[in-house]
Amino acid sequence: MTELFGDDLLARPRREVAPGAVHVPGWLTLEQQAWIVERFREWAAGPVPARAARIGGHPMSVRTVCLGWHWQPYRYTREATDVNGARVLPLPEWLVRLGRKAVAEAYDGAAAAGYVPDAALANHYGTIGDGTMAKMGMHQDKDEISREPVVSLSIGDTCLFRFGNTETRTRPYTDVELRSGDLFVFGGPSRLAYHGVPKVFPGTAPEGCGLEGRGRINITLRATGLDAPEAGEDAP
Ligand SMILES: O=C(O)CCC(=O)C(=O)O
Ligand SMILES: [Fe+2]
Repeated sequence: MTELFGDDLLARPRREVAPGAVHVPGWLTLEQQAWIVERFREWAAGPVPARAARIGGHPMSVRTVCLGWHWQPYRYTREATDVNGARVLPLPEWLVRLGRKAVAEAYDGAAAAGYVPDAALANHYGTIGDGTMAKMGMHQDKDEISREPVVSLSIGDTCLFRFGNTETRTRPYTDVELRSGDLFVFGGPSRLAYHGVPKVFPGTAPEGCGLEGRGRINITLRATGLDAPEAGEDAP
């Protein structure tokens, strides 16, 4: 009941975690979250199924499905050459608009006006083989040529999100709890900051978010800075 009226947000004010890195708790409504979870299910069904990307021969514990451009360590391609060779789905217009609204919310309208993300990475953190939850090690998002901000949306179980600095994987960093519906935007001086997800807390998804008992979804929107093909032209 208290969550129904957003009372939890009193204790979780929006916060600039580092210069250019803004956490906006409770940005998506439960209805929006549940709708996005349904879309995620559609994306994960193909043409390129959600898969664990391999880094240095080892599969990541999260499963990822990409839109617009397919990400594989450490590049973007239109076809998922490390999965089944199929072309990824286009980035839907509603996600582009949502990304722009997110940047307006985190920064201002001027920053948002020119923001045109062209790729989304949708990660699912589920239970892995040993019964624990998937996680993600400290890394930089640096396979994009553009340095436009990254927009991150979280749905489902709460996680511990570690947001660090641009120099090292280690301290100083700030630990932030990302809950279902939270927005996190990092750009400007924080665009290349190391970050990761050391822990997901199972069973913490709010009722009605569409993912109860099934882990966590995180969607990041990015501007790759790669060439947009002309309409009808084959992508490189
Ligand atoms: O799951 C998250 O909150 C972060 C995901 C992330 O860092 C990434 O996909 O590069
Ligand atoms: Fe990342």
